[in-house]
Amino acid sequence: MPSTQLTRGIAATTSPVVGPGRLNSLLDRILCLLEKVSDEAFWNSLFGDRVLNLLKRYFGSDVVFLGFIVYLAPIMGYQLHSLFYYLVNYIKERMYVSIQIGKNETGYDAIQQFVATKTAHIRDLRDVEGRCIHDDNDDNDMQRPSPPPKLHLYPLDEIEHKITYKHHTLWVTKKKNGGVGNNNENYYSNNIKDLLGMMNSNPCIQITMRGQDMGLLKGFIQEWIDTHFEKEYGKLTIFKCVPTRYEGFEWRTVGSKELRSFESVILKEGQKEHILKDIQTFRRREHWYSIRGIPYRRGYLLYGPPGTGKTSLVQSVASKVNMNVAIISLSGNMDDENFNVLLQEVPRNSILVMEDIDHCVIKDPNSDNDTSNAKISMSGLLNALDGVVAQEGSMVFMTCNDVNRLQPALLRPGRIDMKMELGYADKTQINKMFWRFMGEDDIEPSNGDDTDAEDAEKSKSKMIYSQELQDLAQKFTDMIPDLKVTPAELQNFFIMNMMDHEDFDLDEDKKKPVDYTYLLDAVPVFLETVARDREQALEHNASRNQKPTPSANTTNDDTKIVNTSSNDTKTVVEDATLVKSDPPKKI
Ligand SMILES: Nc1ncnc2c1ncn2[C@@H]1O[C@H](COP(=O)(O)OP(=O)(O)OP(=O)(O)O)[C@@H](O)[C@H]1O
Repeated sequence: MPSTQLTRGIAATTSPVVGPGRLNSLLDRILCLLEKVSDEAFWNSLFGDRVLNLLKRYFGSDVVFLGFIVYLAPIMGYQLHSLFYYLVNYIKERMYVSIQIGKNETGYDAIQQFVATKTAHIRDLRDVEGRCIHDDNDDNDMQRPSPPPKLHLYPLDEIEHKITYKHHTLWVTKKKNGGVGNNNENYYSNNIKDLLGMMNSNPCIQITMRGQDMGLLKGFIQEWIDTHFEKEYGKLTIFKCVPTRYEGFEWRTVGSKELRSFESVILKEGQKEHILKDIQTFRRREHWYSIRGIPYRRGYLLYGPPGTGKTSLVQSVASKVNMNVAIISLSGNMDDENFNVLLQEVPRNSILVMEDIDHCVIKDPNSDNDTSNAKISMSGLLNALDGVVAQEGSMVFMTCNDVNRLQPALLRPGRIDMKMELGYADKTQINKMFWRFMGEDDIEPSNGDDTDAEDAEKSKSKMIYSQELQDLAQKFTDMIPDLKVTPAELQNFFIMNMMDHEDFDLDEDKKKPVDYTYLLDAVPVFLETVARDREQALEHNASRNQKPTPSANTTNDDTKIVNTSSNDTKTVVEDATLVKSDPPKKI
């Protein structure tokens, strides 16, 4: 009790911090100061006689005084403004910790996705970016209807989002131009540069937390990244370039797939091994390239009819070497500058894929008849690819159906270092495709080591079963003509027929070998369908080639005649264009 009284007593004596007496003395001091300042003797002592006379002469004139206001006031205003921001930042730096993660960092997406999960719960949120995302991966092999996409909310650029994580308040801002690398620039010059398009875009995401514990904030962010990668571990992330809300494009994760096993892609003898060896050698040889001054990048071209496994091969290679896939499309509004920027920002550890480049339309600067609306030029494309701006260590895969439609300049070594044709299935591929669908699990060849009687029996039945199936495989391979159908068509054949006989196949409990001879019965119909599809494709190509086009009428030195591999008709292609402006649709 006495101590309480004592505390109160002290408080009573010290509490009138701004009492009437103090206020009077403060007022008194201010008045004294004003009197002093208005006295000429004060300025005389400060500047001396000569300076004071000069100042009097100049500021005695209203015009000079006005000039002073007009010229010096904005400068002083700006300085005061800068000082204000400097002080605010100074205080902020001492009260907050902040981490910026550049867009090129592998963890960027992880952080963004974590913030997106929190964004939905922010109550006073007014303006966000909505993205429709398919939660289920679109699996090529399972042609099921995919569920509708879900709307996810992502933070907008330059808008601060307040989220709570483990009882800490964090402020997250996606910045179009991060502070990293721009430290010497001030706010105004950055804005002017931005306006003039001179700004090096340096997008990043900034996370700020109250306090001084940088380790804690780092730990939080690491947790988000870990959670994301745990989920994604063992998956293949697919990035695609998509238009942004502002003009331009950006890389965005469009999903992740189960790794595609290398074995699941069936090519001609030695093809897969050849390409894999090349990639592995390239990845080991960074130093080798560096000491020889060769740009450390490698380009591959996969060409062949649709459905021969070009995309599948890229995915399986990426899975094999633990890389992701970044797919860029040259169509639409993509112009030289966007393409250039995107190539510099290819997500780390990703194989860059330019799909169906023979279907891309390229601007022809020399042609007045260019009605294609294409925005990307051949020179822009080549320059961007030339490794000057492309990421070091990058691997570029281009795929196309008809290699003859590509400009030779695109194919020169350094841009394309390895070309590989993936054609119609040969007999070995047909046989392997059969086993891909029929040979799983049950038909592992028995090694005959089973000691247990039951196992021995099982093994025996498996061998018979396997032998029957081997005969079937052989008959099937004999019935399908060499180099006439694509692996995709074969895949479709198995999927469709096996689905038709689903109940039949699920007859496992009856322990009797499933009779797959229905497959052989279906082959003639299958071959007829394929033949009809080819005829339609030929008709389609023929009718397209008959259409008079502006380029078809011009036969100057710059035009060349190429042979389309899909049929034997001759097509005229202008040299200045990568492809004809009326690309064929896939068959
Ligand atoms: N060589 C192959 N081995 C195994 N599966 C294949 C092969 N070729 C195609 N497929 C299957 O066919 C489907 C289409 O294949 P993919 O997309 O890789 O063909 P593509 O050659 O890239 O076609 P496009 O030229 O139309 O892009 C996939 O589901 C894939 O599993």
